[in-house]
Amino acid sequence: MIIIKFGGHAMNDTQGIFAAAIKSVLLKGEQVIVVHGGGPQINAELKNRNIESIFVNGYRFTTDEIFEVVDEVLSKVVGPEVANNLLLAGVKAQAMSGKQSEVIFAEGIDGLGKVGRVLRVDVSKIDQLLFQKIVPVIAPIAVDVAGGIGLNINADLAAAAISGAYPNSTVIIMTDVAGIYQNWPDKSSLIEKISAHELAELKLTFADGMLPKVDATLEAIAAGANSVRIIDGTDETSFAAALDGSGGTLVYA
Ligand SMILES: Nc1ncnc2c1ncn2[C@@H]1O[C@H](COP(=O)(O)OP(=O)(O)O)[C@@H](O)[C@H]1O
Ligand SMILES: CC(=O)N[C@@H](CCC(=O)OP(=O)(O)O)C(=O)O
Repeated sequence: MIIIKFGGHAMNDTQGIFAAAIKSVLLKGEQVIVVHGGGPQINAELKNRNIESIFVNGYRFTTDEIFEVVDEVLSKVVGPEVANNLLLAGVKAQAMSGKQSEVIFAEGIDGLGKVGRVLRVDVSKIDQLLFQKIVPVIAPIAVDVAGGIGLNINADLAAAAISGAYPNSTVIIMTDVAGIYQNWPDKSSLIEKISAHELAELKLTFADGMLPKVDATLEAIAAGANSVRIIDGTDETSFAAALDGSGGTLVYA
């Protein structure tokens, strides 16, 4: 099982390059699940509506008003767009919200508004699609186990939680840099290969958007993933390479 966190360039795959790469791994008999982000698209829509939004340790502080925008942009715009790009390349795909489809269940994190920590994942709807050879394209929105309008989940962590349901999976996380740098922003310090144990020891040195990515990577491996590869999603060649098992930063169990 390959779990792909979509981001960066792949989000508007107008050339169909990412979709073609996914098609080729499906033809080899692999199963693929896509979990997508959409931070930049959410930012643009919040700006349109003159709503301020801040990040705390890499997580968007999510008011009820912001949650409505996050939910709408991810479930109604980004997910269907990603699924449509796959369909255009001949890959059967279906967008689903972790909340509407009751796949992701979470509890609120104190101090972050409507941001959730995943408690459990129900993969029955995902498995129904996989059985029909349809690639699930999942928006990182969760059912709030305490009731309420739902919870906003960082997409890297949503991908990690879903990987926990598929032992020995490979996780590919796309971002907008070549991988994890030991001394960001020193471009000569890219980490090519690191064990989860060594990464955990470095964890306190990471900041911004890399913090949730490192957390997600460690959670995915703790949950049973074989490896997590963090790659530059703005570069289609790194995606094809990652599906072939090379490039970016490889974190292994
Ligand atoms: N050690 C690091 N290695 C790589 N990127 C880092 C590091 N520390 C901070 N960053 C920042 O994290 C960003 C990636 O996180 P984020 O913007 O949330 O990505 P995405 O939108 O792909 O989820 C990079 O563009 C970089 O600015
Ligand atoms: C809690 C939290 O921060 N949620 C993210 C969800 C989308 C996401 O993770 O998108 P990227 O992967 O493109 O950053 C947000 O609101 O931006």
